[in-house]
Amino acid sequence: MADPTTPPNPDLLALRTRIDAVDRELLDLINRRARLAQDVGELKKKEGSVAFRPEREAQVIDGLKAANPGPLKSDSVAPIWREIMSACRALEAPTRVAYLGPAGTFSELAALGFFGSSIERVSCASIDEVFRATSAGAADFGVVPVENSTEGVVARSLDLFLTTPLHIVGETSLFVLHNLLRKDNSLDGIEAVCAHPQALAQCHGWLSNHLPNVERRPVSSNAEGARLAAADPKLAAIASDRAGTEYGLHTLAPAIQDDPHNRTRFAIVAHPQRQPQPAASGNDCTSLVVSVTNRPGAVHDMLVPLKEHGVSMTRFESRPARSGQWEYYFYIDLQGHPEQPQFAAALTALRSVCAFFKVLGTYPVDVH
Ligand SMILES: O=C(O)C(=O)C[C@]1(C(=O)O)C=C[C@@H](O)C=C1
Repeated sequence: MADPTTPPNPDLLALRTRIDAVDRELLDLINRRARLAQDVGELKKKEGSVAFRPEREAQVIDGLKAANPGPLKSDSVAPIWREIMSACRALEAPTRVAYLGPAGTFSELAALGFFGSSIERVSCASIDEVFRATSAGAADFGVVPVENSTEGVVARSLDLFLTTPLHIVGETSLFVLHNLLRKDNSLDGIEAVCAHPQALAQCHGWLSNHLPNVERRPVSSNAEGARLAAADPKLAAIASDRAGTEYGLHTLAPAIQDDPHNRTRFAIVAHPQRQPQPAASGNDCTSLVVSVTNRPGAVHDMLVPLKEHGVSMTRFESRPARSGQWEYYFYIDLQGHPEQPQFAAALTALRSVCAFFKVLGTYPVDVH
């Protein structure tokens, strides 16, 4: 390590002086951008339209990634401009975002990743409350987990898509790293490991190998588990780095999830009367729930219109309809936007062969 008493290298000082000058230029440019966003905000107020335009934000990021000459890494472009657009959007209108709290949950990280940090956070105690807060207008948007690459669907979110008026206006996904956290820096004497049931399931292998006789206690969120572990040294939690820092816990074992590529996908929901369906961005996804009558060939018939109109399906998930008749709801993601004539024709044809048909939303595909 360099001796801190050595005078700084003059070359380093010169480079830093140049970085300072560039930062001043950047600040001027970002403020110029912010003033333009304010003008856009005024225009939108006059025409009574909404501030948040997910399709425009996706296009801005896609365009900049394509134009990036480097050496800035392409992966760095999206997070930087998400923050810039978040700050600009905040000058147009506040963005209130509900998610499964408390502070430090992956849902909060997903909300910050998607909307940037210039938002008002509405922390909720359950997925149901996220839907309720967003339906009632206490939040403009809700962020809810929909599927995990290890554990599959988040059933509660899928069920609530069916029964609430909210629609999907965006998606985002996160790598989910689970750590074993505790107040004491030791694995000895742990009475229970507290975490959300999904996290307990995602760490099943590690827990069976290292803490085979310890109770696995399901709680409402991983951050709630971390909060409990901070209050009781006999408890451990499974949660994010962020939750560990938030609650002052030691990381006894990092990344204990069974799948090193564990990812969770989140949907961004909003009330259609307050946030309309995003316009086409050029790379869009449309999510549907449908059911067909229980007869031979019914699922095949459902897929025919998609093939005929050249529409790709990226997800096909079934959930029991709870009718007691072995009937199912199918959750389908299609590539495309109803503004595209071929896509609209496929939707019309699909609707005609379904007993139940609901468009959950159309939104730009997640850009990283
Ligand atoms: O283009 C717009 O409609 C804007 O409001 C500007 C802007 C931006 O900062 O680029 C901000 C918010 C919107 O969600 C999209 C883009």
